Amino acid sequence: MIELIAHETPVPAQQPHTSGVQGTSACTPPGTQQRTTVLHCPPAPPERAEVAAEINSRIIAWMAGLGLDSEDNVEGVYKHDPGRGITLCHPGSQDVDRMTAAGKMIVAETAVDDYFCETNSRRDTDDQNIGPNLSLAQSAIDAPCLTPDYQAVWEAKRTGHPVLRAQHEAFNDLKRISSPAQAQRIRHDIAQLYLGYNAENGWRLLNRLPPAWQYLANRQMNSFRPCLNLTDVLDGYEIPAELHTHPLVQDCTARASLIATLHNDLASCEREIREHGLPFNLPAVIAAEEHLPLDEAFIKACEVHNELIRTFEDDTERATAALPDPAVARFLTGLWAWIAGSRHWHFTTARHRG
Ligand SMILES: CC(C)=CCC/C(C)=C(\C)COP(=O)(O)OP(=O)(O)O
Ligand SMILES: [Mg+2]
Repeated sequence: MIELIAHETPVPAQQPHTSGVQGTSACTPPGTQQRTTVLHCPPAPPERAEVAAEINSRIIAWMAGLGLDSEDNVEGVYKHDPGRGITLCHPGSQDVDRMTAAGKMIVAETAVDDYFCETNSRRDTDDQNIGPNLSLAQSAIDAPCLTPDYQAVWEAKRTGHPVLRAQHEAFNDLKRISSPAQAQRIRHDIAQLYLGYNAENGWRLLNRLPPAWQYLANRQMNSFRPCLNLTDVLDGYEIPAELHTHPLVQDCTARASLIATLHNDLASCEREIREHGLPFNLPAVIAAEEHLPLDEAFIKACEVHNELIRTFEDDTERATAALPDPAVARFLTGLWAWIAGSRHWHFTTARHRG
């Protein structure tokens, strides 16, 4: 039985701008006592600072070879700290090579989001190429089989863009440390991730947030599932494909992926409301749908997380009772570890503070 503890979590408040500027900013007025709420989650895992630093160092050296080592990008990696995230989410893995491969995947998937999807300095706001670019990004990990002439054109396109090269090389690293079945899982999860990116872009083009049910269904695809599904790869074993694809294990993987990704929604909420015109996170979606102030919506989003994690407890107990193979219990324990690491990583990473 996994121990869930009550983690006190600061609640962001939305305040009218001072100096008469219209609109609101997600900030708690200085000097006021910030409200807190509770996130039910397993305890924080141990820190492994030296291993995390080595993973980050290897990732940044790899980025230099791709031409992705601009000062802005390197600073972004240190703020995001994928090395620390991997060590926290895979507490049982001792293999720095395997953990670095997983860290490269996180950096590559985040680069696809940052360069092809997010509204930021890297992308023109009127860029309508998200769909075609995501299709290319998927082909970088799931190569087409064309005629020799067209294959050569595709190769040149793939090798000519640093983000496509990053995703291709990170996935090649992953294939080196995993079985074809484990690699195919991640191809599927990343294709779903890109569906999620595309849906978010569709709402952005309509300039409206979806209802909470639809946001959550999409966030389950636009999620850390490609990372949670690496728990056996990083621990050096393989849950047999027929057990991994069993509906009870698939349900556990889907719910755990959503829970872990809601940690991002909650931790990045205030920054996204400040930085993005239309913030895509669960508190903002609930605030819009239920016409609530941000703090009340944030508390409701935490209640959604807590309900999901209680259900996940039942999911994992049901799956281990029905599927007594020790590999199933080991894999589900890995999903719990990812949830524990994700909460701690997200609420202590510099990426979401300030
Ligand atoms: C690394 C990976 C597989 C991420 C998948 C899901 C995803 C794109 C995120 C969790 C990032 O969410 P978001 O778009 O809110 O970005 P921030 O990290 O909050 O800036
Ligand atoms: Mg976010």
